[in-house]
Amino acid sequence: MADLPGWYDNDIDRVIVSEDDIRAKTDELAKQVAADYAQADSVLLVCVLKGAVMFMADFARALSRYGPPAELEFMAVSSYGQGMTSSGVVRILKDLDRDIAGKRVIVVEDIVDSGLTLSWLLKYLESRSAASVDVVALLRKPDAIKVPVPVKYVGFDIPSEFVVGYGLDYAERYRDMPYVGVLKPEVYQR
Ligand SMILES: O=P(O)(O)OC[C@H]1O[C@H](OP(=O)(O)OP(=O)(O)O)[C@H](O)[C@@H]1O
Ligand code: HPA
Ligand SMILES: [Mg+2]
Repeated sequence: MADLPGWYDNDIDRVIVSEDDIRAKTDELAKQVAADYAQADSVLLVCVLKGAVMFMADFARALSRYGPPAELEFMAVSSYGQGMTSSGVVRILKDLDRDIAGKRVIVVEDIVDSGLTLSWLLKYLESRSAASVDVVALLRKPDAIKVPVPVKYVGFDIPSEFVVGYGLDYAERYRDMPYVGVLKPEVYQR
């Protein structure tokens, strides 16, 4: 890990997605979204806190290079708590601040793992009468999916291992790491 100096590097078994990969992919995703939404006056980006905080900030800035203008909203939901598997129960910790009826919504997610969070969220947003809802997710674990969810824009398909960094946590730690990596087993066996 010598090429990645950082506080957490000794806890990381291997890098899954580097900072450079994230930057390049975010730009590519923003270009795709801009092309598909060329006719839209604006879009409403809905960040799924806390995990998507880093991706939202970088994706929104990338999108502003290509258009359309984006408004930013934040929801906080949680199903993992302190653990490494989904409880299956999605809890709203913070709801949207305003009405999304008639808006073209793009959900910004860090990861689609079992799909339970997103499946629940898409139903919720549709019940709030958005004009359209698409999803952009930086990461997806194709082998872990339990409920099928339509994810139009995906950054990286990754193996079914627990990853941290760039917003993703283990027991609230590692969100501040700039890249995505697999934790060493001894960290969660401690
Ligand atoms: O596809 P799934 O199996 O539902 O997993 C994906 C969700 O799980 C994580 O959130 P978490 O519940 O850990 O909350 P957090 O973002 O605050 O860490 C992650 O940020 C996604 O929102
Ligand atoms: O692999 C993961 N890491 C951290 N949080 C998560 N939430 C779903 N999957 C993951
Ligand atoms: Mg989490």
